[in-house]
Amino acid sequence: MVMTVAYPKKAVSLTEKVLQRVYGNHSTSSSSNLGCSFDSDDDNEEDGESTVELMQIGAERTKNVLILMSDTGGGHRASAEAIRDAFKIEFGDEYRIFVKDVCKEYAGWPLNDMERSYKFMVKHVQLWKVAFHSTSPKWIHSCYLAAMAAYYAKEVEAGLMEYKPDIIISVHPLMQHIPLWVLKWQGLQKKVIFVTVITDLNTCHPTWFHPRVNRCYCPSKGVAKRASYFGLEESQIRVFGLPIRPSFVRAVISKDNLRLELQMDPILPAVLLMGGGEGMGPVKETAMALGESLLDKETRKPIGQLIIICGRNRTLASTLQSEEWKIPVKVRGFETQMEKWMGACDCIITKAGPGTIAEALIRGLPIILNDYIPGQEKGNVPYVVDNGAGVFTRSPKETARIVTQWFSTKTDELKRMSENALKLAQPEAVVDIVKDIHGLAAQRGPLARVPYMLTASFTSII
Ligand SMILES: CCCCCCCC/C=C\CCCCCCCC(=O)OC[C@H](CO)OC(=O)CCCCCCCCCCCCCCC
Ligand SMILES: O=c1ccn([C@@H]2O[C@H](COP(=O)(O)OP(=O)(O)O[C@H]3O[C@H](CO)[C@H](O)[C@H](O)[C@H]3O)[C@@H](O)[C@H]2O)c(=O)[nH]1
Repeated sequence: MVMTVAYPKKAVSLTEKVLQRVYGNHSTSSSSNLGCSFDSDDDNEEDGESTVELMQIGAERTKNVLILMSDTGGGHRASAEAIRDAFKIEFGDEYRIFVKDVCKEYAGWPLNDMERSYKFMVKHVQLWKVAFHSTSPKWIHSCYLAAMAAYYAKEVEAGLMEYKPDIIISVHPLMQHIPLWVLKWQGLQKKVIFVTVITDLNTCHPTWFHPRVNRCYCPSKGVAKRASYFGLEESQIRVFGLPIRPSFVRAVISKDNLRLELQMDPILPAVLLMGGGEGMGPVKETAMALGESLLDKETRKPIGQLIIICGRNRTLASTLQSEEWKIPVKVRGFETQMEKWMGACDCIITKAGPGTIAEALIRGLPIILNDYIPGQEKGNVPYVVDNGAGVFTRSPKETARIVTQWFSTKTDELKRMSENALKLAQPEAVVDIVKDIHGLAAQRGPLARVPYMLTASFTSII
């Protein structure tokens, strides 16, 4: 059996120091990490720590926070990094954050290959539709996930153990069940705080909702309603908004300066065209249509400029780069400073990705949604359109016509939609979420090093 020793905050007796030595480093092993390190894979954190450790005894130790995500699209990583950055800004060295895809790193097929499977399925969109909807009934997804757990729970357990988390935050729909089973299996449900941060705005999959979480952060009232419907108590649900990188909120630079920095035309109105982290949707067709419509037919002068962000879609980027444009166009690959590009533009065209939508709302950009992934993104369309922050059309020609009008005869409509976008924006969501998690951690009192150990078979929990 592994024992843990909880140390008081201030003075610590010699006896306690001895106890600590005898029972290992469960309560202070992160004490060697005075600084807040991110994504650290440092295997030697327990080495050579004695001096620092003695200095640190008595101080409340750094808490480990493990954020579970997967790169199925770009949205989950963006939210995970937003939470990580907000922890750093709000609480400095109090928390040490790990953003990890434990399934990819520790489990086997198909859990370690979800990125590729997701890309394949959303390319063959009917396949994704079937997969999404047919796995919605609880008995079906529970069976699937239990089967996965039967194969891989030990590996996932090892993955979780490596980071010795005091707090686990899941930002992915498939990362509730197996980690929570592992915690149950380890008898750690009461010791480790487990929260879910939902990163879909409306029609999210039922696997997001697990009744045994300490908190379920919902980005909208609609999602909170679903959470109640799927059995979560009021006390578990909080509605703060979708977590967006703090850089979107802090130090807002003026549009003029951004355009100068990004080498854009300083005067012409600008439209940003993108398709999520993977550059999905009718980006090319829309770009071609805009290339024509943003050129004044009489004067042959441009009435707008176009920024195209292709994300990780390299083929798309190189195809568009080789085009000859009659208006100012910038074609970019994966950008790390989306807040700047959005801040420099006047409206956005995108598929209905929740991260992109929430970011655009914060920047007050009217949105043209030109596509959505069935299932989780379907509900994002009414979320934007019904709130007057944008329009939906799948037609590239219609999209180009709307933008051209916004930049010429319908500037008042553009302005009104921009105001509605700002009303819908929730820039403080990520700060509210980390503060609430901090509150949960404080309720637990000083957290003792959680006694992780490899346990018996999975069959004991199902
Ligand atoms: C009887 C019915 C048979 C139907 C056959 C269905 C085939 C199942 C295959 C894949 C499962 C798809 C999971 C859909 C739910 C995802 C929720 C969501 O919002 O995702 C958005 C996110 C994107 O942000 O998408 C994903 O997470 C992609 C998941 C890809 C899954 C790849 C295959 C891994 C197999 C894991 C088995 C676990 C099964 C779980 C069942 C729910
Ligand atoms: O060059 C780029 C392109 C995109 N992004 C960022 O990538 C994120 C994209 O996220 P979205 O939610 O808009 O869309 P994804 O398709 O990439 O996200 C995936 O995860 C989402 C959950 O967060 C949804 O489930 C969505 O359906 C799924 O495809 C945004 O933060 C966007 O700013 C970049 O940082 N650089």
